[in-house]
Amino acid sequence: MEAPRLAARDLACRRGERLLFRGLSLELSGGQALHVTGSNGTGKSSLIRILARLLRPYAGEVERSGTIGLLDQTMALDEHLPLGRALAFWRRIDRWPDRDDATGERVGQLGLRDLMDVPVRYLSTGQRKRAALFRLLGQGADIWLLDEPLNGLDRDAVALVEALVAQHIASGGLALVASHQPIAVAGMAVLHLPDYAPGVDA
Ligand SMILES: Nc1ncnc2c1ncn2[C@@H]1O[C@H](COP(=O)(O)OP(=O)(O)OP(=O)(O)O)[C@@H](O)[C@H]1O
Repeated sequence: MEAPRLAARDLACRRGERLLFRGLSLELSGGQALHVTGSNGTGKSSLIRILARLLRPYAGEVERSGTIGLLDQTMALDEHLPLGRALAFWRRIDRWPDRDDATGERVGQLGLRDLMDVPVRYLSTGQRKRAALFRLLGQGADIWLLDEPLNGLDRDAVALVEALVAQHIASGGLALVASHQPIAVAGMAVLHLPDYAPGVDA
């Protein structure tokens, strides 16, 4: 496998009439993690969408090698299905490797064992987030783009996410985490998005 890499050069992001940021550059390779911080509305989610190539930057470019695993606020799980069946859909799409042991272990690790028969629409915010993490782990992607992964999680689950990110980078993956909450991962760099300054509009 080629070592993953994610680089952005001189990015600018415009939303409506506002230039959220400009001149933003970053470079990450396998084994590295970056915490993107900033107040509400500074463009953390927009940056993640640009890096995932779901949003075109106003200026600048993104280069990457490696597969992307995106975890954001939209949870692509069928609300009407029991969680187990909703996740089985992704198992087929993502072609999760046939590692039943690891899958069973993850179900327990993420506290999902008793929830597999519960319709997705009845799950709490934190339970949904745990389910989304389960899918992320199943994807086996090189590059993790995590948008507010700690929202709705209790203390134990926050510690678990921190451990999962640490494990991911220790095994050669790369992670970029946008979060207004502190996240403790050894060696993680920080990129702070500044507050909106009307004077910088294009
Ligand atoms: N499609 C859109 N059109 C116009 N403006 C948008 C659009 N999407 C987002 N915005 C605006 O862009 C700004 C940045 O949004 P974004 O979600 O990237 O911020 P954020 O830093 O992730 O915020 P939060 O911490 O609240 O999640 C916000 O002011 C938002 O209202």
